[in-house]
Amino acid sequence: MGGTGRRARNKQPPPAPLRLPGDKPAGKKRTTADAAAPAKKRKATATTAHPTADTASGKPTKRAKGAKGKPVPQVAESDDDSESDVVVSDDDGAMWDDEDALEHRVASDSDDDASLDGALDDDISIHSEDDFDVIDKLTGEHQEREELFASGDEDDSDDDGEENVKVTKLEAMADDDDDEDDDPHALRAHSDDEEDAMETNIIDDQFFVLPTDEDREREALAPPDLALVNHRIQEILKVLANFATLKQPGRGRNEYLTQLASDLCLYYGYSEYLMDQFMQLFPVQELVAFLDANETPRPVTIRTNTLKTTRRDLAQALVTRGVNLEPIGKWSKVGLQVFDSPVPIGATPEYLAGHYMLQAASSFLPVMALAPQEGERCLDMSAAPGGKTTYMAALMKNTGMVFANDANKDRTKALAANIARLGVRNAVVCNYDGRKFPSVLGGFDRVLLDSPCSGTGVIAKDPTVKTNKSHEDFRMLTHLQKELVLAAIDSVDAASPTGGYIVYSTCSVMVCENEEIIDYALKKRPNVKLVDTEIPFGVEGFKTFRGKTFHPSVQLTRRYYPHAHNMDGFFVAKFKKLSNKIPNLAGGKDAEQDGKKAVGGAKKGKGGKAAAATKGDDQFDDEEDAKIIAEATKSKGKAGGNKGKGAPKAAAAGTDGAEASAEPKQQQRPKFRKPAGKGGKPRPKGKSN
Ligand SMILES: C[S@@+](CC[C@H](N)C(=O)[O-])C[C@H]1O[C@@H](n2cnc3c(N)ncnc32)[C@H](O)[C@@H]1O
Repeated sequence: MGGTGRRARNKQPPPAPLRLPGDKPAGKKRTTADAAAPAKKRKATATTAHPTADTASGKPTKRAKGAKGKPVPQVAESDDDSESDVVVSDDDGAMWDDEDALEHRVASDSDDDASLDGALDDDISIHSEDDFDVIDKLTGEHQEREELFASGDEDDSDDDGEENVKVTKLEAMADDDDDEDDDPHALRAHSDDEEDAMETNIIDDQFFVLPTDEDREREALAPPDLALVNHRIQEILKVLANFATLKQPGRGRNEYLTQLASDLCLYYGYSEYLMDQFMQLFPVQELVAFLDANETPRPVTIRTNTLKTTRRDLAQALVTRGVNLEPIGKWSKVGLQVFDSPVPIGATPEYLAGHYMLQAASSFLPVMALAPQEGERCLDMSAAPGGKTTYMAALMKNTGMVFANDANKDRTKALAANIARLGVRNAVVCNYDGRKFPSVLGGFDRVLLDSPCSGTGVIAKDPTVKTNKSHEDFRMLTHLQKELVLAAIDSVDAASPTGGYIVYSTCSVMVCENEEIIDYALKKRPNVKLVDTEIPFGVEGFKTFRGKTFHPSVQLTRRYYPHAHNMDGFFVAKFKKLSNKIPNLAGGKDAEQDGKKAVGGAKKGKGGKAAAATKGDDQFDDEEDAKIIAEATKSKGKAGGNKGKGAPKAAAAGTDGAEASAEPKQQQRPKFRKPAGKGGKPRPKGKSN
């Protein structure tokens, strides 16, 4: 465990404070780092991510106007514009991953609780301004830290006063454009004859020319010239942004895109398959911002365990140990961002005593959306290592019950350990395949499905994702995700007096794992509807993608991106279950699916199947699903790590990305609702258990 101290020693550029526009600055003047400034970051990470690049010329491939001369090799030239940016190491990631936990009370589930907001403010408001002031006083070294971390790019701050907290793709791209003038790789005139002689493909100082087939062949035979490749990426981006003016006569957009894809794969180290997926997801400018962000670790954040301490007391204790931190932002009442620490942040006495969870900011979001209430009975269907379970338990103030399930038995050990360390007393650890859950136990007030996924949102933590995901993996994963989301829905009691909610989340940016799964669930379970996550920031989910049109309500889902939000790529959707009957299934028949009957197992329906009555209806009734089921079953048999309970191989593989990630941030003040048990008391035992 390196702790954050090591990062500081490595002089990593600091992550931007996890604040949203409108948040009160913690210090006097905050100079944010350039996490929200993709172009600048690109400059820094380009070289650092590829140390060999600094031996290369960094010059673009240019061709003299009308010249058809063969390119000559690029000349090596020092490129020292980078800091020694270091991608977070695996062991840091591991430390990070195995920590998560609880926090505050957000998102009300209905609008009719407005009158309670004021009364509850002190206890559950999303942000206590006092914490900012007090922690500022505690951290006298704020100024020093700011100087240490100052990037000089104040314009790049993502929190400099915008009212609208939603960060859009366009905004991210606008940042990118603003910085183009500063791009050291920008095409420029070379008056020096010697230099000119060494350059190739020059038309003039403003005209980029695509490499010829011979150029490419020559390049393929030589060691990669990453500076050249990066330069060409920048040039192609410019051409694509102003195609009519800058395109080379006779060349089509596709040729530029093909070269770009190839260069991005080489420069950033991705498989062609995954790059192709990302190219379909992002406009090219934004794509590069995303890829750059994946080369930079996300901020280190911790979640105060309110079962044991307060954020203020925790901050004081850590500051006393020399930890440099500040509140994460208004959107969270329990999060702290750690800037540097002389001690490993995963081994302080406070950590060992369970006063906090090392937890990525994005990991707060699904639990905030779920908003479990005191006294409720909740299920965390894929819970290990427990970051979200322990957060749920804290929000529920150790009342009611949380079933913390994970299909991987080994991983339930870490889950149990975290539950114990954080003093959670209302959780039960179970080890089932989540797909079986409705028949094991049902009737929950709320279910969180933090699904196994590809981890394409957490590449900064797990760079293996760049190359280890195939089309087949996505097929398997998405099939599992479809099964799990239906199981999660079927495990909830629509008649819950306080709940009836399901939250689906992933640390993936892929539409096939997110909006498509949600759309599928809406089709297969017309007895649910999407509702607002009440997370005040995030990009709306896609309503259409690559010719597919999703249910319009899918725009209620929220996406989070490393380059836009400085948190892991993440997705959150929240369903409200309207009925325990599934209408129009199996050729017009309604399926009775009374979650209540399944409660506690003792109330299972005939044959112990209870809510699983839905299984076998028409969940996966098309040809493709049938094939996938067969493959999943085969794969399941091979999944050695999954002792007994059998998550498919693809699922097991895709799981770790999520945990291995740090998470989000963002703000806004949601509505608060009173805890389910009146006066903060647990609900009667019969209900909660
Ligand atoms: C994204 S991780 C969960 C992280 C966890 N929610 C947290 O916050 O600490 C996904 C988890 O799903 C589990 N999993 C994979 N397949 C499963 C299945 N079929 N049923 C239940 N859990 C499964 C994996 O073992 C993994 O722990």
